[in-house]
Amino acid sequence: MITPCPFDGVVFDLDGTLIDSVPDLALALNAMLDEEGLPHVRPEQVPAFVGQGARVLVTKAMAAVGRPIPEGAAGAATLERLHDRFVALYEAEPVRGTRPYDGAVAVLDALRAQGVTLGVCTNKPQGPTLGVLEALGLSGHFSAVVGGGVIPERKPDPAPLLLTLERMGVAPDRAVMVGDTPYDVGAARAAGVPVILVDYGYSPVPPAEAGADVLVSSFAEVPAALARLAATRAKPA
Ligand SMILES: O=C(O)COP(=O)(O)O
Ligand SMILES: [Mg+2]
Repeated sequence: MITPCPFDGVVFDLDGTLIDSVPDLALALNAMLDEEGLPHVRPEQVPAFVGQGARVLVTKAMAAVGRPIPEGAAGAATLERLHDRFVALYEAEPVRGTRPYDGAVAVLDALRAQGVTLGVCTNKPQGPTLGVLEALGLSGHFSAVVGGGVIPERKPDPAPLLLTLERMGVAPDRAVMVGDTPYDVGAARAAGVPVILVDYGYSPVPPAEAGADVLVSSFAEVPAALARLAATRAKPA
């Protein structure tokens, strides 16, 4: 039995929060770099590339191997070509090493059993997002999945989070966001949604300094964090 959830809906970030996707992101990046005749990135470099979507991921990887993509029109076509190739390679084999973090599936099961509506809001492109969730047997847990490219905006813009909530049928003031980076915190703040951050993900800043309402060290702590958040918010100012 887990702590009852006092919210109607919970929206999860994907990479670095629900799943450790770096092994497959690194494989696909390196397959793309092979095609370009370029050296590989090391898997331990990849977390710093993740969180702002596939174009930023590819841009940072190219810079890391000493081939920065030029800014502006000169680099735009190269970026689109490399992005499309990376996404195709990733989508073809997205779960060779990718796994949900410890405790994640049990918590999703328990929240659903309580009648809480769950969603995913990620900057990962929608195609591989749906593929990863399906391959890991997680698709059925979520009432809405909004990935990169569904709308032009991406986190930290609030628009994809608000769209996720709209598709879940949950009002922002009845929801919580769970993420791993300042991009998740930014989206949640701008949408008026409280935010829990996990400290084991891919944040480019120390998670404790990312401005979350509650910080947790494992997915199993999320139910207690939801209860703590509700208690704090219920207190009169
Ligand atoms: O940057 C990405 O591709 C995905 O990142 P997110 O799931 O943490 O939003
Ligand atoms: Mg993330």
